[in-house]
Amino acid sequence: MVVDIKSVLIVDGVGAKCAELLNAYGIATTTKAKISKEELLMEIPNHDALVVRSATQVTKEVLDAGVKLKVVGRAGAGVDNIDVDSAGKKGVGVINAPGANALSACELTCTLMLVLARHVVPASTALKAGRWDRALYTGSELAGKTLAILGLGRVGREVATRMYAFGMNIIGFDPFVSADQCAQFHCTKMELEDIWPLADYITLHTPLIESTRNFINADVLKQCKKGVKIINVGRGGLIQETDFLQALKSGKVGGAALDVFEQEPPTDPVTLEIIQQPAVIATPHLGASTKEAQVRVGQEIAEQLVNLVKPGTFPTLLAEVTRVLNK
Ligand SMILES: O=C(O)[C@H](O)COP(=O)(O)O
Repeated sequence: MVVDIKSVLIVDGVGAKCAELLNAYGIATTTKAKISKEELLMEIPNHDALVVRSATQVTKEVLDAGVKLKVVGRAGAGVDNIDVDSAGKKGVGVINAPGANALSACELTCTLMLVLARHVVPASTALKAGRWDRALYTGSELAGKTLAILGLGRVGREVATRMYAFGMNIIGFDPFVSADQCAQFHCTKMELEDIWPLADYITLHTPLIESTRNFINADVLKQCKKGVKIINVGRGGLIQETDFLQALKSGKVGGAALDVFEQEPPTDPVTLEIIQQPAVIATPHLGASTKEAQVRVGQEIAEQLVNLVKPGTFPTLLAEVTRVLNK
């Protein structure tokens, strides 16, 4: 099937590689690093395709305004900012680049775990403020601790391999991954109820769908070890924030590193209070924000769009992505 794509709107700071590649194949592009909802509604009728990261909400209203729109490309993995159902009903295709930023998301997850274990952020902040306090920032080793990985897709597996090298016991859950597959990346598959009491660290890598919304809630937290540490580089909605704030205040959760939030940028008072907790490290959705990942996601989405216009132009796309990730 050939799709007629003459003009692509690229937003959210997608890397220049995307436009360069499309232009090289005769497809015109308009790039707007930041776009308001109003501007998007004005601009979208002029384009056959839209390329976004996670910031732009591709709602039914946007899809309805896109009278020529044929494809929405997500230069990244999660498509929860796109109304996929409405797109389907309108015959607008949704494509993404799920593997292209996995390594970067994995590396940020591992970084946050280490930084959390050794109180790097508060210790550095204190020293910059003139306080030399070694005893206050005594950390704990990761070796010998149990890491629970929830969601064993591309990112979760990469995290397992790396944290195993740090000497952690890796346990995990994913309904779509077998125990034998888990063993290949040093992970023992367990049922969720068996995971909660064992985990010293929990890291979240499931997509945000109805069944995973509020995955970490009061009932789950009750079953966890006191002082459990939680890392979320997945999606904000995976954590029930009111329950989580309570658990942070009571010490049930001993530390958290959060890169994603229910609403971004966060304005909800509960989210803002979570961010301000002393035991919390927070970053502004930086999982995929590396030079390398942004080149890859932009390129992969552009290649997929070119393939829709000229089928077979990039026949080795998946092989290429796999090669890059395994390098
Ligand atoms: O879903 C993703 O791919 C990541 O959360 C990255 O999102 P971003 O492209 O907005 O950085």
